[in-house]
Amino acid sequence: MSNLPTTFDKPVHIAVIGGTGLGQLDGFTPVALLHPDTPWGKPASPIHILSHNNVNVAFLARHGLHHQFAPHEVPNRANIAALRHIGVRCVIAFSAVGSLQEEIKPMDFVVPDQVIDRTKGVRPFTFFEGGIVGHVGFADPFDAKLAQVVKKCAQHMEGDGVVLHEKGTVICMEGPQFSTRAESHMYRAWGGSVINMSTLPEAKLAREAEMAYQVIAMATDYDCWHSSEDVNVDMVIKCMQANGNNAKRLVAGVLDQLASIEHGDVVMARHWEGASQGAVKFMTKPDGRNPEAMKRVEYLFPGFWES
Ligand SMILES: CSC[C@H]1O[C@H](OP(=O)(O)O)[C@H](O)[C@@H]1O
Ligand SMILES: Nc1ncnc2[nH]cnc12
Repeated sequence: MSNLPTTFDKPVHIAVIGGTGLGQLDGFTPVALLHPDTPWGKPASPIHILSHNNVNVAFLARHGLHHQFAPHEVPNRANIAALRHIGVRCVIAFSAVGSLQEEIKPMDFVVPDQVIDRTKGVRPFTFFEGGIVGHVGFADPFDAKLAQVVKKCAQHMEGDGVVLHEKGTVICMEGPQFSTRAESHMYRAWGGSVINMSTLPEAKLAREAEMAYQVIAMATDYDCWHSSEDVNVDMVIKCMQANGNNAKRLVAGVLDQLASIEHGDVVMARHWEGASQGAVKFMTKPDGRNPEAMKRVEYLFPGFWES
């Protein structure tokens, strides 16, 4: 049981989403533990508010505190909505990935700039439905400005020969089973760099919520295209023990960077402000709008229907 306060009266603008093997973010000062409820249900875990050099950061465990949500069961809408509601505009999302390229070695990190959707449509993937329609741009699924900040922090990572790759394409597959060998080879032919099961719809929802969102992919294995051992969970977990340390070091560096005035607009995702709201407001005519759906949107964007 934690003795932390369950409320926090200041907005928190930066969040870290932790995935497999990164269920908590050690080394930062715990400040509060929030238990939000959203129109899309409860997030996968309580939200830990942590502090680092006077910067507050919200931490959420994507698969739950005990890793109880399979990739297709992660309550992505509740996760993103809960973060948005407490003020988050800037998200660094960690993910354990298989490598599809020889030069991306287990324990290397990648800051991807593209994603290919291989989920199967079984995961809820939009906030805008049920009587409200919106179409947001997703040509560049991650945030180039935030990626720039992350790349500047490569020197914070330690380990012999560990590399932070500056771009790449994530293949987001459905899972929870790993790929077949034929699929793995096909993804390589498509130009995939790394593979995981969780970047979508998380990144799409973050875009709808007008957040700056960047995934940091942490390689744990060579999937099954490579002549080394085929991926299994043991491999991923063992590698994540080493990757966790570098994840924490990278977060500390990124937070220090983001704290500077220079990056204030990135933290507040000023460049995404209004993008979704414009996309939603003019699509569904007032007579077709469902009041329940309108209320849900209001949770993300307070005052949305007033202007
Ligand atoms: C246990 S390996 C497969 C699992 O690991 C990754 O999780 P996350 O992205 O949350 O770090 C991958 O996406 C799968 O969910
Ligand atoms: N090979 C792999 N395929 C899908 N998700 C992964 N997460 C870590 N390794 C993976």
